[in-house]
Amino acid sequence: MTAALMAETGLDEAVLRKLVHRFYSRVRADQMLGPIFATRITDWTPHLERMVAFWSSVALMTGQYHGRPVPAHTPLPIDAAHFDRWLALFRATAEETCTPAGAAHVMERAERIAHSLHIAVVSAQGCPAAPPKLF
Ligand code: HEM
Repeated sequence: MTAALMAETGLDEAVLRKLVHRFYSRVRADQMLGPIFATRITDWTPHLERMVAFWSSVALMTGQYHGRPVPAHTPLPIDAAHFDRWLALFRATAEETCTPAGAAHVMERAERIAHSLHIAVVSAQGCPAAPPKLF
């Protein structure tokens, strides 16, 4: 399965590593997204390794990632505009780093996951952990 996906998309570990590193350089320099990451990530080395494993699992089905993305995002101060910005930066990076088929492959997955994360964030924001005080 992984070999077939690599052949179809031109993606491999080296391309995904370049994609992740370039993408997070852009994110860190971005006025909207940079501060959200800066307050939560002090050591970027493990985060970048985790994200390479994530994209390897998502794009090439290698099973390298074992984390839980939803609880990492539900406490963040983010809305639709942040997801749009994230996707715009990811698309620009994918188009300059991957083949056209590879960029389309990772974008299709990024859009689907961003949509699910957005729904999870909105529903968490609408359901405060503590019930309202009635008296
Ligand atoms: C609004 C846009 C987004 C922001 C601001 C954001 C921010 C963050 C931050 C700050 C973390 C680190 C959390 C921590 O370790 O405490 C994180 C982790 C992560 N993000 Fe995002 N993210 C966004 C969208 C996305 C999208 C669209 C994806 C996937 C396509 C994604 C995938 C991940 C993954 C896999 C992790 C690691 C979770 C873990 O295993 O701990 N993020 N994100």
